[in-house]
Amino acid sequence: MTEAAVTENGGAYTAVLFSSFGGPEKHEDVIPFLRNVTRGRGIPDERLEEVATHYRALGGRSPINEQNRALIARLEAELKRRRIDLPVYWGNRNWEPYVADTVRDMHNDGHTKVVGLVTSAYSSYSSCHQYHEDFRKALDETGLMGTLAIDKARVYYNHPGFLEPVVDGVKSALEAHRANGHEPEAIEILFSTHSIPTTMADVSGPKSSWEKGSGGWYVAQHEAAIEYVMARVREDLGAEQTPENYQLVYQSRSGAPHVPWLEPDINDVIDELEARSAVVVVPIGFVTDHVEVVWDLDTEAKETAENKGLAFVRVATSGSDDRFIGALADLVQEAVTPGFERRAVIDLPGALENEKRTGDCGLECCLVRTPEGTFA
Ligand SMILES: CC1=C(CCC(=O)O)c2cc3nc(cc4[nH]c(cc5[nH]c(cc1n2)c(C)c5CCC(=O)O)c(CCC(=O)O)c4C)C(CCC(=O)O)=C3C
Ligand SMILES: [Fe+2]
Repeated sequence: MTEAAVTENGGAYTAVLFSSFGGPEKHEDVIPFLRNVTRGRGIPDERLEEVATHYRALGGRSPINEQNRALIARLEAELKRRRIDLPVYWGNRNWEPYVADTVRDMHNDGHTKVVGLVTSAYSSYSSCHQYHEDFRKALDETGLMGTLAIDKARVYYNHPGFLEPVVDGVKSALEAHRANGHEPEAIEILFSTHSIPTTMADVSGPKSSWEKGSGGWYVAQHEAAIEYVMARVREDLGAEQTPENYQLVYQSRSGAPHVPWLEPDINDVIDELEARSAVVVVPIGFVTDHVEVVWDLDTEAKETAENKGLAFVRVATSGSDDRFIGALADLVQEAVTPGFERRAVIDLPGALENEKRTGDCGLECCLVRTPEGTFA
């Protein structure tokens, strides 16, 4: 049976739109894909060439699409198990199936109101607002604005189904290092996320919180997530077995060199580590093991660590864990099941109130890109 709520604008949710970044599937797709990603973004050609080599090394194929297909199949099964009978459609920003084509399919199948789920857990233009824009553009392009409503679910960096698998991953990594004789004080835990321009970070989250140089909600959410994970690790392993050395680092910077992006870069941090014998790398900014993880971390950062003689363990992304699928199903239920609890284990001071009220950082969040490709 479909469990559907009547919402303010009258309709019931009858489907889910699962939306992601998209990635190439074969060599010929690589350059067209990169052109899609960087259209109007001021990314230098040399950077594109460099990124193309990462995809080439993987056979011209990003693992992201098959990972998303697997997530969708597991989500559909979990929704069925919960007796939420909503089909899950899939539409990407940068590669087939494109959001606009999927929107047309959903309309042809008779849907008028759907829940939007995205594969980014945090607030920023790239990870949140741009998905709102993708949906809006797709509706404009198909002439379905006003006919089909897509309500994007909230950010979920604070959902236990996203964070608890990270806790377990960090614990297993520490145990692996310990088994090889690395003492806690010789281990550095590096929580890694995607760098973004500092101007983009400063305006992440609702307008009321924007402040130059603050890093915005994007940085604050990561810092809070990391504190939660470390507190949970300490709770489970005890203070003695828990390294005191951990930090937020950034990866995958692009853009022109003179444009400031969030720092420090993970490779610079590894290069400068002293009195450590091992690192644990935690891809806390990502949901699945796509190219930013298997190349930028498992290949590049790993090599940086090995050159320094440091043992390297990379923690799994949460997408492989059933609790993460539970979190996605919870987000669907937050929309379709009246009174469904919004689970969150982090209270971000001054911010969560708004987030709780709107269920998101909101349509006005995480603005805005100027034509020059920088962020105002
Ligand atoms: C915050 C964030 C996430 C995390 C949240 C989320 O997951 O959404 C993310 C994820 C991803 N980024 C990805 C790939 C790329 N990102 C690029 C470029 C950029 N990313 C940015 C930000 C983010 N990116 C930004 C500000 C740019 C500059 C240009 C622009 O403003 O758009 C470029 C262009 C070349 C380059 O310079 O790297 C590529 C190829 C893939 C796919 C991997 C695969 O194929 O398996 C994924 C999941
Ligand atoms: Fe990216």
